[in-house]
Amino acid sequence: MTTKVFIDGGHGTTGIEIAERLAGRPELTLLTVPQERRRDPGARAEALNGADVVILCLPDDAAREAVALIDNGTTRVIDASTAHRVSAGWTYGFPELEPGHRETLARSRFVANPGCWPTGFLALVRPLVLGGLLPADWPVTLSGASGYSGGGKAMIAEYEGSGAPGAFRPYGLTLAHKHLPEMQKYAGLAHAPIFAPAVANVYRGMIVEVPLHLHALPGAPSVAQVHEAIASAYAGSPIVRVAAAEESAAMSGVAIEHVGATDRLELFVFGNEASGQVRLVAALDNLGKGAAGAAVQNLNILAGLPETAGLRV
Ligand SMILES: NC(=O)C1=CN([C@@H]2O[C@H](COP(=O)(O)OP(=O)(O)OC[C@H]3O[C@@H](n4cnc5c(N)ncnc54)[C@H](OP(=O)(O)O)[C@@H]3O)[C@@H](O)[C@H]2O)C=CC1
Ligand SMILES: CC(=O)N[C@@H](CCC(=O)OP(=O)(O)O)C(=O)O
Repeated sequence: MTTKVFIDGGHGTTGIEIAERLAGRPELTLLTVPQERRRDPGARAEALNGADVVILCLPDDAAREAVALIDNGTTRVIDASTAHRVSAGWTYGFPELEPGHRETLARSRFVANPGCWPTGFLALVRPLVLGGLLPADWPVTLSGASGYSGGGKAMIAEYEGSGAPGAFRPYGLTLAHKHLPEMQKYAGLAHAPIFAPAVANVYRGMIVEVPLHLHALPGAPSVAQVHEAIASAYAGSPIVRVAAAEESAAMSGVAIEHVGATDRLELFVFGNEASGQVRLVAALDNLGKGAAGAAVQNLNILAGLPETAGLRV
């Protein structure tokens, strides 16, 4: 028996990427609605209720509406939007979050796929909080750059239309970005981090950076201790790779294109033991592990299939 999957919002940027990863997989049956009826609640309700697993690739309000259209007690939901990421009754879809989380996910009916920025941030910071190296009440800052596909069809049109709004453009200037609640909650921090994102004039790719003054932390952990905490959290992962200390030491930079159009997440600890400072860096594809790759990974986990099936790793 195959698992029936419906992608609501399947004609959008993330939905198309997910469909590409599901194509040609005999263990799955993809339910579709005709393109001209993609916003028709009747057609959507039929597909939503006919599927074993639905993946919502919609704006937040439409994602809430899709959940309300499900009137059976069995269809499982993976929501790629921001609508349910800190909601009661939903499991955060980052299997690597902490030991045991993957097993919780596998039993869940409602899964909230993480935002692209939180994916890089949490991968770097969560192991340090769990390991006691970073106190929960520490004031944390992150910055980074995203490809413009991160803003969906509207931002793609803006950048590929009559003139891109800039080669490198900091945004989120009210310090109230929609990803802050999930970053704070799942990192286990007492305060929201300061988040300084930017959009770069490239289609896809993402760099997330967390600088830390290790000398000011309780116990003044070394760069090597920080590296060990992060590396051990993802040992053996087919998706998350932590560069060895020697590899990072030999690098002169990390490009936003570092992982290309893949579902990998690569982490780096660049540090200076003498100054007691580190720059933690995550490189990913906003459309890969930042969206579609994570959704397909979660689908595999929910359906009891090999976790990397269909992924670009
Ligand atoms: N792009 C990215 O890197 C990431 C995106 N996400 C999230 O994934 C979700 C989808 O984003 P993205 O693919 O970028 O967005 P797009 O704007 O590219 O696509 C959104 C899709 O939703 C459809 N849609 C909008 N309103 C409705 C509605 N009322 N009923 C049915 N369909 C509707 C659109 O239809 P139409 O074709 O008619 O416009 C479109 O196909 C968003 O919540 C986004 O925040 C999450 C992580 C990363
Ligand atoms: C470049 C850009 O604008 N990126 C989007 C995030 C993309 C993403 O992760 O989407 P959701 O959290 O909405 O699912 C932003 O910062 O709002």
